[in-house]
Parts: sequence; C-alpha cells; structure tokens
Amino acid sequence: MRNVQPEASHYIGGAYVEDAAGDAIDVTYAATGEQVATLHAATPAVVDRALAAAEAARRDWAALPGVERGRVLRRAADLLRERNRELSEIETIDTGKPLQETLVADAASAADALEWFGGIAATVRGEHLQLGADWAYTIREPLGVCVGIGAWNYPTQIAAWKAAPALACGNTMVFKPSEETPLCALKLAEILTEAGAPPGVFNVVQGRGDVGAALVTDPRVAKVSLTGSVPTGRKVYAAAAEGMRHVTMELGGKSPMLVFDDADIDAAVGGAILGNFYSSGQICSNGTRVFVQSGIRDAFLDRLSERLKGVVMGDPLDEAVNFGPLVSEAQLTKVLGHIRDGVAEGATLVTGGNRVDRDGWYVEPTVFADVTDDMSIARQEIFGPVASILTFEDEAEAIARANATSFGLAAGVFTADLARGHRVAAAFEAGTCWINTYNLTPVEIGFGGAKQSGIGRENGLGAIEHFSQLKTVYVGMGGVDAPY
Ligand SMILES: NC(=O)C1=CN([C@@H]2O[C@H](COP(=O)(O)OP(=O)(O)OC[C@H]3O[C@@H](n4cnc5c(N)ncnc54)[C@H](O)[C@@H]3O)[C@@H](O)[C@H]2O)C=CC1
Repeated sequence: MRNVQPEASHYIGGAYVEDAAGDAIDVTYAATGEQVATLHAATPAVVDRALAAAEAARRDWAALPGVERGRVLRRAADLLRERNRELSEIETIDTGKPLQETLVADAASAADALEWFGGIAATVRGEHLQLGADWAYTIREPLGVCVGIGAWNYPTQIAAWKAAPALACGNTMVFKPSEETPLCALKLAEILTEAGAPPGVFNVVQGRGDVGAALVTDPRVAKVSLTGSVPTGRKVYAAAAEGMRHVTMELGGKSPMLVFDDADIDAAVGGAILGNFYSSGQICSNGTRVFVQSGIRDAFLDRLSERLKGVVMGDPLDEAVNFGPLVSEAQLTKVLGHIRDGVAEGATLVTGGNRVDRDGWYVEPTVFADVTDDMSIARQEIFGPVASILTFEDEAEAIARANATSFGLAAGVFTADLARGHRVAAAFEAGTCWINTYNLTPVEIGFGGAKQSGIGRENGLGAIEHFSQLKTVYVGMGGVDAPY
C-alpha cells in the first residue's frame, strides 16, 4: 500500500503547515482497521493563520480577470486527471471505497467541476437596465472568504464542488475536510498551487466539529458551505446566521424511488443498486425507500437478489472488487443497529443483514421487504448498504407516501409512461429528481435539497449565484429632482 502520510496536516498560504499541539487525527484503512496516517487538528492559531491567508489573498484574486482565474482551475483539472490513479488510491485508502469507484467518481468528478467552472469564470457578469434617460447596471461580485466543510463519503468531490464555483467567482476558501477522511483535500490544495492559484486562495485545515464551529463564527468569513448531516446543518446554519453569513447546506436524505409496473425492471433494479449499494450505501441522495407497485414486487425482489450475487467484496485496492467496507467502526455499529431495528420492527430480511466475517468494517448488502412507512428503517437515514422495499397500489398513494418525510434531497421514478414520469417528478418534494435512472450528478446540473435536506445548490449555473452577490449601480444622467 502506498504511503499516505502527508507532509503536514494543514495547507495554508500555498504551503504545508504543522502544529503538533493539535489533537491527533488517526487515519485508518477501513478494509483492515490498520492505521495509515496521523494528522493533527488545527489549533486556534492554525485556524487564524488560514483565515488570515484567505483574507489577504481575496482582493487580488477577485481583481483578476475571470479568464485568468478560469485558466488556473482548468489547469488544476488537467493535473487531477493526469494523477487520477494516485489520487484515487489515496481516496480509497482514506474512505475504504473500491478503487473501481474512486477511479471514476472522485478526482474525475473534481476535475469536471474545476474544468466546467473554469470555463464559466470568464462569463460571470451583471446586466444593464435602461431606466428612461437614467440607467443602472449590476455587478456580480464575490462574497469574500468562504468556508467549506465536508462529509467523509466523497472527500475529493466535496472539496472541489465547493472550491470550483467559489474560486471561479473570485472568492478564497478555507476548507475543513471531515476528520474521518482528511487526506485528499490536501492534494487538491497542492494541485491548485501547482496550477497557479496564488497563496491563500485555497487553504485546508483539519479538525473535528469544534474547528468547523470556529471557522463558521469568524468575522472574516462571508459564506459557509457545509456537506453533512441535518443536525450538524442546523447548528452551522444557526451559527452562520449570527454573522448574517451566506450558507449552502448539502444535508442528508431518505429519498424515495418509485417503480411502476410498466417500468423496465432491470433498469429499475440497476437504479436501486446504484441508489443503495454504490459506495456501500454511503451516499446522501440514495433512494433508500424503494416503492414498488404491488404487481411486480416479487419479480423486482427476485431480480434484485439475483443481481446482488454480482457483488465482489474484498480489498478495495483490488480493482476487481466492487463493494467495500463502511468508513469507520462507528458507522458499522450505527448501520448494524438500524438493521437490528428493522428486524425487530417486523420487516422481512430478504438478503444480507450481517457484519461480514473478515477484518475491516464490512456489512453485507442488505434488502428488507414488507417495510411499512412507520418503521424506523423507512424514516431514518442509515448511510449504509440497506435498502427498504415498500409496495404501493397507485400513483397518488405513491406520491403522497414518497413525500411524507421531512427530508427532500432527491427522488426517482421508473416508468415506461413518460407523461407519468414528468407528472411524478413535478409532484416530488425534492431538490434533485431522476426519471428512469438514479444518482447521476454531472457538474452541468444543479444538485441540492429541499425541506430539511438543505438550501442552496451545488454545480450548474445556480452555484454561481450561491458564491456571489449582486451590486446594483444606479446612474443619474441629469439633475437631481429634490422636493426642497
Ligand atoms: N447533500 C449532500 O450533498 C451530502 C450530504 N451528506 C450527508 O452527510 C452526512 C454524513 O457525513 P458526516 O461526516 O457523518 O456528517 P456530520 O454532519 O457528522 O459532519 C459533517 C462535517 O461537519 C463538521 N462539523 C460537525 N459539527 C460541526 C459544527 N458544530 N460546526 C461546524 N462543523 C461541524 C464535521 O467535522 C464534518 O466535517 C449524512 O447525513 C449525509 O447525508 C453527505 C454527502 C453529500
């Protein structure tokens, strides 16, 4: 296994920085439990240094023409692609996700974001408004120093999905990865420097919730973008409100997937596999409530069980492996607890349900049938490889039950009747919907949640609006008409 111990824990002002006084953050390989690196959480002095670097860099970075900022981002995208294998291996060691996945979905997705927002950077602009003889114009300005805080499931992607639009708009950023997966954001920072980003434009500090909280409440910070759970989102949103800071909240979900009896069963089963078992189920937008029309329930379950025989469990660094461990022992314990609750509440365990008898934090792909809306496995986000199959009779009932949740991150529908597909998508109370596919999130389209699952959007042109603000300038062309 490659050595993944970074040169130092933090990356500030274009260079690695260490402060061994910070609490230890151990990085373990989820496939074996072996410790592979040790970093230190940021001390208050490190947090201050990172914010000072971002603050010092922001005016010059914002003053650059968009085309020059874009060039840096696009160069970084090229470097990410050139080093995809090395970066994917580090991501696999950090998260436990199979190399087969990280080779296509992590540094590659980060490269897409940097390339796309790099291309957009030169087009960020305001508008001209004629007001009789007078006129006005708007300027789309950066917000200033932005803080990004990440979850552990897609560390490289999350860092880049925040950094790319932020930097394209002329902001600077201090990013705090999840304490579970601290490695890859440092690589992104290194690569941005190599691509020409001036010191301080993108900084990384390590730490747990307290470091995140210190960043969110600092007066120098204009915006906070969090990817995390709903409870953390509530805390961060409230803390940001104190300073009237802009926020983007990418939070959790318990998304529905509706499979009508006219659907292509294999496509729907494929969607259920992507939306429940890819990354061992550790994906926020997963369609973990699979509502299947009653007439095809048995056929759907048979086909799903059959296809799950294609799971290849093993060392995630082996490219033939397509199913890895959960990120940590704590997550393993949590997921097994949810499975026990499902059994206790009377759901039928169709397949899986156990910890795998080997080193590391592996849980079998697990399918529950006969799940009812009130069961905890149908209400709580599990963030593990656990699918709940529910049945429904008609469209109106399915939509009502799909929407009966406080989450609203994503939703999907499988049907051969496209009119119905669009009708159902329109009725979903969710930020991101799919018809006849699931969990595809290319950079061109916005991604984010409704209801408790968040506010704001990542990716797509909408992300520009969340990392900039409009200044309006009114231009008087004649005298000033005052009453006295
Ligand atoms: N909507 C989306 O795009 C995504 C959402 N998620 C969600 O993330 C969750 C899983 O990730 P976790 O890392 O367990 O989430 P988490 O909420 O425990 O932690 C997220 C991040 O927030 C930090 N944090 C914790 N308390 C904080 C505080 N008071 N102030 C500032 N920062 C604080 C953590 O250190 C971590 O970096 C799931 O709920 C999942 O659905 C994950 C990926 C994508």
